[in-house]
Amino acid sequence: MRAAEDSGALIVSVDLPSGVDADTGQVPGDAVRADATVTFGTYKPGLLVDPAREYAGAVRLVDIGLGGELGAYEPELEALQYADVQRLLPVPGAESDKYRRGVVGVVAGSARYPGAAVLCVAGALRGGAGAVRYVGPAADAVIARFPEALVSDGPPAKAGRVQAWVAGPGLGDDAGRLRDVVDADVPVLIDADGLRLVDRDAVRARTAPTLLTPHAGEAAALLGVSRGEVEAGRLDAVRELAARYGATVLLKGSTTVVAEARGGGAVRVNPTGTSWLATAGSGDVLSGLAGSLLAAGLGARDAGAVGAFLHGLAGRLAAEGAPVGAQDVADAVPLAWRDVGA
Ligand SMILES: NC(=O)C1=CN([C@@H]2O[C@H](COP(=O)(O)OP(=O)(O)OC[C@H]3O[C@@H](n4cnc5c(N)ncnc54)[C@H](OP(=O)(O)O)[C@@H]3O)[C@@H](O)[C@H]2O)[C@@H](O)CC1
Ligand SMILES: Nc1ncnc2c1ncn2[C@@H]1O[C@H](COP(=O)(O)OP(=O)(O)O)[C@@H](O)[C@H]1O
Repeated sequence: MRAAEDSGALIVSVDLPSGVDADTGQVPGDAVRADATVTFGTYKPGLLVDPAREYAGAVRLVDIGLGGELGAYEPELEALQYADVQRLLPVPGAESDKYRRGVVGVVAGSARYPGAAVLCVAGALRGGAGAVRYVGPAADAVIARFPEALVSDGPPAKAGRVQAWVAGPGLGDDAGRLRDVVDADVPVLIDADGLRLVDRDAVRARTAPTLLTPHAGEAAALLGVSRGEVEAGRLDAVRELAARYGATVLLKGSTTVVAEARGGGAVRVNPTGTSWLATAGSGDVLSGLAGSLLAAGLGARDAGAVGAFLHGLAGRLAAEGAPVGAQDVADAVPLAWRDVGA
């Protein structure tokens, strides 16, 4: 392996780079860093999930006629394509009104982090819900940027009806508001500080869908392992969290993966991300966006996967190879939506 790398020659891997784990995306020891990989029949998890994905370089799939055979197996991993996402986008019908489109509630922000509330609402306004209710102490900041948001600063239960809640970005230690949301009988997305505050048994006891959206550091804290362990084994980590919390889990990062509640079924891997998304607040935009898709009627796994797909695409369209901020990503979500819907 070292001789090949030291030679400076172009390296093309056949099927998978030597040393990466085909089934998990893990890289247990030395592995070849290829410039390109030609793979056969179907993509393997090791070609789609970091850290292994990075070793494959540009990947080309060659059809070797396995179509019929592959259909007999349940995949362990799925990557939504444009046509899949297009089918799932919630488009208002001729007879829709703002309530029929779904209302999303956002419980986010604090005196310390008012910006997280603004960014979460920015995402929520672009996710297909007909209205966004913001509840919390950053109402002035939210309304200054988005007069279309419906704001209040009392308990979430008194804010008016919603079809889904998003709770956590920049929330600080406001456990009371979080508890109200977890107790509500509608789909709930929990992110950031909400993940630190939430009670696992309360999540497990919920009957409406729950979507947890940790980054690797938050997932590590929930699992009681190191951040490095989560990043080295994303598929194991996301399945384990989904099983422990009885919730759908979207694990963010260089590869974003979504596991179904209780860890069953195929894990969705997002194909659209870009490392330009590694900027403060872009996760807050994602949680608003995915929560809005929940309110518009998507199931938790679809809301997570479609949200990540649009968010990744928005990041690419906003960045075009240059640094961008989280607001730019939110502003580009309609471009991503049009790109998928076209
Ligand atoms: N605009 C807004 O209002 C925004 C508000 N936001 C809100 O902020 C809150 C906290 O969320 P978060 O994800 O940033 O923190 P968290 O999971 O605790 O991880 C902290 C880890 O990072 C590390 N670390 C820190 N600095 C570092 C450095 N320079 N270089 C390297 N490492 C560094 C630090 O390491 P340590 O200092 O402990 O060694 C620790 O491990 C949350 O409410 C979120 O919603 C964000 O969404 C952003 C936009
Ligand atoms: N290297 C990367 N490649 C692709 N996407 C990334 C990368 N790093 C971060 N992201 C994405 O950027 C967002 C960051 O969210 P998060 O970690 O919650 O930050 P914040 O709390 O500042 O909003 C997530 O959607 C994550 O998937």
